Amino acid sequence: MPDTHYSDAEIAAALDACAREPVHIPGAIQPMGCLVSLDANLERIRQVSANIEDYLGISVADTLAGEPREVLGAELMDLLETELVKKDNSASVLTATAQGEIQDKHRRYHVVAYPSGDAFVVELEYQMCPDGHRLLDKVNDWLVEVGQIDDIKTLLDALTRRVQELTGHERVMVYRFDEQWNGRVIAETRLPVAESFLDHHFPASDIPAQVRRLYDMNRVRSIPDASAAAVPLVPPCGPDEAAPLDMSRGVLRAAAPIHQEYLTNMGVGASLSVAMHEEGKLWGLLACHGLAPRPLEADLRDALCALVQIAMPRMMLLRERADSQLLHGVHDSNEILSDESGRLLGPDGLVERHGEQWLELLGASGIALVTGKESSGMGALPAEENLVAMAEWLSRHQRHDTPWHTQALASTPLAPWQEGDLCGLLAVALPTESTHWLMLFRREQRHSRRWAGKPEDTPMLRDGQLILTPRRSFAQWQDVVSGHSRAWRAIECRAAGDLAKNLAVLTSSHEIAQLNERLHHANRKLKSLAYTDSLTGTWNRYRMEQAIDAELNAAIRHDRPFAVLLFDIDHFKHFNDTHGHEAGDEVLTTLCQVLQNNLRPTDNLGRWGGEEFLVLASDCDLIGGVHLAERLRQSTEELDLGNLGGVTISVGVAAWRPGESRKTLVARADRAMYQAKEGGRNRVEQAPDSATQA
Ligand SMILES: Nc1nc2c(ncn2[C@@H]2O[C@H](COP(=O)(O)OP(=O)(O)OP(=O)(O)O)[C@@H](O)[C@H]2O)c(=O)[nH]1
Repeated sequence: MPDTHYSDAEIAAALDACAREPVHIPGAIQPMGCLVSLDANLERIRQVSANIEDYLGISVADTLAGEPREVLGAELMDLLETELVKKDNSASVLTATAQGEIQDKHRRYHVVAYPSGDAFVVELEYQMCPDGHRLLDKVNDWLVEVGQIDDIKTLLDALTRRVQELTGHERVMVYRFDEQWNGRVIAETRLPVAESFLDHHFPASDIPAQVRRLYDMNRVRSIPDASAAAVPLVPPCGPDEAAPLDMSRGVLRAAAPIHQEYLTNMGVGASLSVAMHEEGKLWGLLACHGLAPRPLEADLRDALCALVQIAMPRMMLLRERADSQLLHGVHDSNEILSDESGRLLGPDGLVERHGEQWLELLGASGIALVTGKESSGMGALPAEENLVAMAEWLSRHQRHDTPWHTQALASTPLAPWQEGDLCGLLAVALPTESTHWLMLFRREQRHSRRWAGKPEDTPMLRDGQLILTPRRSFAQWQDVVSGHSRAWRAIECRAAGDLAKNLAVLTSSHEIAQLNERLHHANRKLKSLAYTDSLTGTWNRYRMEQAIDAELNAAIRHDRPFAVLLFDIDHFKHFNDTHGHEAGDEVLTTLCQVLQNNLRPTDNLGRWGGEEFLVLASDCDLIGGVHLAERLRQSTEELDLGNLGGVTISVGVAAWRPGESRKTLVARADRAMYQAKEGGRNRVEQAPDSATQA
């Protein structure tokens, strides 16, 4: 092997050449049977395989010159006529048995016949003492077993075990394709002599596109002897140099030399693969390896196809079951969430309470709910500013009605904000708000991949051209796949979409509740601003007037007394002048606190204006009012203001008289207070008790 490093372009060209290898028209068959091709009317033999004499006892030349009915027998020709020619179905493949006609009348052949272009192809293999009953029993047993299996892994393990028992191949595997058509062995039964390939990965180039297409047409591919020389067709291109014979649908098609090399290098002497389709798409292969060549009777090959056919619908059913369990999980979680709607949890609270469950359901490493410039999250996540930047990009560039997902963030426009090994992202916009996103992250799939062979060993030169050849070394080789997380399945995208819808409702309710709360708070503040004196915190004059009016109405209704006390700090101008206005403010505040404590809860203190205050005393007559005023006066006098000394107040008291208005009542109190000032200050005066005196 040349120790050369090839450029990407060279390798791409080689891969392309490999992918274009015309595997369906090899112009040769495997020696396990013989082939006869006939013209469109089944009247003439056009081509035969060079080994025809070994099987039919008639030379190539005689076969080509012979009558089809003589060579293949009338019974088979009638069958071909009715089943292939008359039905005119170019996609049909006929499987039948035929009695030997020429060499050995007792010989039975397994026949596969199919139209190919303007020819009909008949492939004959010896039928090797088939034990039909035994095979039917095995298939029936499998049918019963499959019905009892409840998980996919057990099903696939059981399939490989059954097949191994049936065919005796040393290694039987289920080989699963990923989105890029790389393969991985996910189930295996083997004999101890065979090395395990379980969990080995095979690059997509091992089974190129045209080979995969063949599996869509023909589910089974058998190479019972990987080292056997191919048997050419004679003449190579038919009598009139027509296009080479397309053998896609047959079983004898010779293996491409490149494939033979591949098998030999893998230590495989016999290979048998059966395609596994899911909803019409190639899902994987059941692959059997024999370490030595292993003849395989055709009936056994068909039985194997039956086992796979039985397993696949069960697998799909189990998959659907698992999917619906996931949806149920999300549905249950949504039910719990709707119970939360009464609690009005915000994004933080929701993620904190339920994040762990969502991570588990959706197989994610981290979950974030990005709401504009903020995010709430749990698990492994990029920094908040990166989450926000990703959400902004998504909001601007992505549709909001379908989930956006990637396995490899580094290869997307979101790469600048990717962090660490978080390379898988599934993002769903919340339907209520285009800047709100539910984001689920997955870590890199860091389990080391075991490739069956070193990729660098693959390319080599042939005739000066770079070609892809099979692995030379199949020693286990570790390759850490970088930058990819596990893929997001469609069902997971759907489940995340369901979750996002529910979260949208909850976060909106929360936002509305928050707005209401703020509005309520603002209203309260406005109200208190409208009613309170900003310096002392007592009610302002407007609020006091309202309170007096209310009290006045109650007094009329219930015929009960009330009084107002109007007081004013003595010589406050002098105090301000001496100690400064700020000290004056402090005194006003302190005094209000002290006096407030001297009042009953039903009494109210408010600032009437300047350094004038008013106390509204409920259910209180003149005598009670005077007592209260005296108490307030005394408390003021006793108030120790430290360096500032002390202050006194003069109080005027007036008790409401039936029929009296608020204005008159306060005016009387004001006059009483004036009298207190006149009378020497630091004293209480009561208003004269009659309107005339007022
Ligand atoms: N620091 C402070 N002073 C105030 C406030 N409101 C009114 N004053 C002052 O209170 C003083 C009231 O002065 P005057 O009406 O002359 O009465 P006085 O000096 O208290 O004298 P008498 O009431 O006659 O005892 C003025 O100097 C006002 O500036 C206030 O909110 N803070």
